[in-house]
Amino acid sequence: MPLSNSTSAPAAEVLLPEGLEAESLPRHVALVMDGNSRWAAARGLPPTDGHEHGMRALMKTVRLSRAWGIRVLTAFGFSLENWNRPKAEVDFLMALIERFINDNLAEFMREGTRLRIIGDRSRLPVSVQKTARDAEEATRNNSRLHLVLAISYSGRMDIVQACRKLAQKVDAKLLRPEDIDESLFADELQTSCAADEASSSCPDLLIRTSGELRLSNFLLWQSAYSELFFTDTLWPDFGEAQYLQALRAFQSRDRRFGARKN
Ligand SMILES: CC(C)=CCC/C(C)=C/CC/C(C)=C/COP(=O)(O)OP(=O)(O)O
Repeated sequence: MPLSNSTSAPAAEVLLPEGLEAESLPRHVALVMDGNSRWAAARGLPPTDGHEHGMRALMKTVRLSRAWGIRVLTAFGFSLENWNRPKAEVDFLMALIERFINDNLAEFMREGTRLRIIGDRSRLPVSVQKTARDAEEATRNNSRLHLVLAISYSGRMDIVQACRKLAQKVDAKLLRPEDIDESLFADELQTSCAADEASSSCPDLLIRTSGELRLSNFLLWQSAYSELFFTDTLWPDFGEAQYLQALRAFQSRDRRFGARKN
């Protein structure tokens, strides 16, 4: 099927399940998709089977996000620390990421999904780098859902590379140190790729599956005021019911951003 470069899907009708209200939905959702290996082990399967089912759960979540009018979905697909896993598992995950992009590109085009990859892409296999680059280029005019895959990503590294870029600008006399503020800093973070007038690079809601209660070096700067939702569900079992539970929990939160309400 030819993939045109101009398929910004028309504003699609959003049909929300009962209990969700469009005005108070998060615009940006972040996912720590944890528990693939435990899901597989519980079934006597190798970790790779867990990742395979994890990929299906991710695509389900992409479709639900699109259907419910979420503007940005940032998913932690592979951390910088994950390079320390056995080579066979790393190779499998790289091939899986490439397959995820290739197999879903036609749908991304048809349904208005823009794809961006953040993280240290210099470490990715050349074929994954090319697949990612081509998909980013093909989907650049899509605007219904912004899907950001964090691959070879580290929140601390993101902060360090932003500092380096600002230091270079100061060195080149393009900036004065006193010009640096939170907004300029955020512009240099890799997540700024998904920020526009409709959404921010900071997730409103961050979901972590599998019962672990930590951020694991994900969006450290960006999650300063994210609402956190933890569930014991292992990622491959994460589906509509669990996503709805997280969104309903989000809608019941009182977000004050440190201020006092009158
Ligand atoms: C981007 C993309 C296409 C991803 C699809 C597959 C996917 C969901 C990958 C996440 C990778 C990962 C290390 C998950 C954590 O499970 P774990 O192995 O650490 O599980 P455990 O906590 O049970 O050990």
